[in-house]
Amino acid sequence: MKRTPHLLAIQSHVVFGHAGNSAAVFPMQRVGVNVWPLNTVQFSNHTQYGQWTGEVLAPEQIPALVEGIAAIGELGHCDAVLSGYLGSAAQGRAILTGVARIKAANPKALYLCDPVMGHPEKGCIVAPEVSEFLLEEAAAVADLMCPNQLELDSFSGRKAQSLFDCLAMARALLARGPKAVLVKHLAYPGKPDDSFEMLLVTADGSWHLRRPLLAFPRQPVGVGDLTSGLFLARILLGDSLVAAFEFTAAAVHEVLLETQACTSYELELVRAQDRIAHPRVRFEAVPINL
Ligand SMILES: Nc1ncnc2c1ncn2[C@@H]1O[C@H](COP(=O)(O)OP(=O)(O)O)[C@@H](O)[C@H]1O
Ligand SMILES: Cc1ncc(COP(=O)(O)O)c(C=O)c1O
Ligand SMILES: [Mg+2]
Repeated sequence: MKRTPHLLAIQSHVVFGHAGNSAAVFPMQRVGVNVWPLNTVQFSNHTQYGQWTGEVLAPEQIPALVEGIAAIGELGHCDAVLSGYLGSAAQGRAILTGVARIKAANPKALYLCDPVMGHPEKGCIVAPEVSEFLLEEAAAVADLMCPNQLELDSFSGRKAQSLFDCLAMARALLARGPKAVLVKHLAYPGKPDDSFEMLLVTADGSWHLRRPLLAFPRQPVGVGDLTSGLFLARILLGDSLVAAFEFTAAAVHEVLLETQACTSYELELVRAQDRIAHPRVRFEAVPINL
């Protein structure tokens, strides 16, 4: 029987609704991965509501919790680490310490870094030290990186002017160390208005994917976290990078369709669970070589 992969997911948790681990853990479990959630914050709700209560985990707790798993002899079973929203560069460095410890216990373990930088237009800005940490330190260690356009622009220090520009920026990030860069959400002058576009860049090539852009009264949150979580889960389950990319786009689209049908602001993950495991839609990753 095929072994069930194990994945340590280090990101935020919200009590109500879905963002960070609260958006990614259940879908990763639903597709067949054992998830070890390590919550970097526990907030009442995601920050786009403009108010929340809760606490940030002290950075030293991250390596301490990893050490606790090592002490019971389980760390070598960790197949991958996923990291998302960081409260500070110190928390980021603590995650890299944990990643190094896990790679020592299991050299095959993968590290996916979702370089969450917030949305300035939504009043959520990440400190410049976090952005610098992600580019200068995390990119060198990460096996996979999943920026959105804003994060890719931030890494490049300028706004993308074209699809070719996005590709060049993703390739520049790839050159810093990751084996693959998944751009979860493309935005560039001239992009068609009716499509939501993504990009996958690896050493072997580049692929572009389009799915329909859906209308929401308020954009749902946690879509990026769901995307990076499912991408890593499918890779651990044996998909190629391109297959994992296509699966992720389809499963995320299914969640958004369910969410739209329910006129819900929060992602309808429970209702969409069968559609996550077995997406009915399919979007093709098309090779591009601009
Ligand atoms: N097919 C779609 N139609 C409309 N909006 C979408 C679609 N897919 C994702 N979104 C929205 O687009 C944004 C995606 O943001 P993105 O930059 O990829 O990552 P993040 O979720 O990390 O902010 C989110 O606001 C999400 O709700
Ligand atoms: C607590 C928390 N975690 C994570 C996120 C990131 O969510 P997304 O996947 O939309 O980038 C947010 C966004 O507001 C948040 O408030
Ligand atoms: Mg995000």
